[in-house]
Amino acid sequence: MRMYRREEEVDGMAVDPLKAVHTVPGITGHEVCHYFFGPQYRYDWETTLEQMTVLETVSDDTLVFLQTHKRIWPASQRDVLFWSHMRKLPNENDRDGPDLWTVVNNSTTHLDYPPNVGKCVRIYLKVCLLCQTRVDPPKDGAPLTRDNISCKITYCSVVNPGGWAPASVLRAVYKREYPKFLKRFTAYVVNQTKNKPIMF
Ligand SMILES: O=S(=O)(CCO)c1ccc(-c2ccc(C3CCCC3)c([C@H]3C[C@H]3c3ccccn3)c2)cc1
Repeated sequence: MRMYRREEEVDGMAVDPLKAVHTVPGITGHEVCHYFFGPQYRYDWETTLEQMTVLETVSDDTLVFLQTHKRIWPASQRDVLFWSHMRKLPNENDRDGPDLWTVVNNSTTHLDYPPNVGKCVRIYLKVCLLCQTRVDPPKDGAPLTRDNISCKITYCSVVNPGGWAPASVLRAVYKREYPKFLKRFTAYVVNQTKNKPIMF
């Protein structure tokens, strides 16, 4: 996994853009996005999650979430309200190749859930998960198995922590949590799919 971060501050708060690139054998981009988008799986892999509610089902590929994350000392507890959209993208570079898949999470507002009225500080985020499946067909014309596929995952995020917290503290949280979060999530997808038919 390669991680790239740019140190940026807005109103004295660290909002460091992050890009992580991780290639995982044995899974497809559709499978990665399916398990990242699906609310029914999130408590399985998002261990910093305290509560998750689907506020709105806009369509089968677009949901509005309200999430409360566990407090990470010394920062106060955070929540986040965002729309999440999953879609397939045509492979412009290889029309015969597998499609790309993406999930975008973007902070939004909701009249019934104004920010910062309870114990939580509202964070604001933009997240893009872009997945490119690679197929290396078996030489002998044998059927395709999970040994012949891999997925290049590009995860980009910008998170405004909402309320002030020392930049050094936030950067320590991000540096510790993001690699854990991405490795835990991808290991979850490998485990969930290993005995299932390949979902392209
Ligand atoms: O990709 S997602 O949409 C996946 C859906 O859940 C996403 C990812 C990350 C976060 C997030 C944003 C900020 C924080 C910090 C900010 C100051 C104190 C809490 C944390 C805390 C929980 C820690 C954390 C950081 C990085 C990765 C995972 N966990 C989490 C929210 C949503």
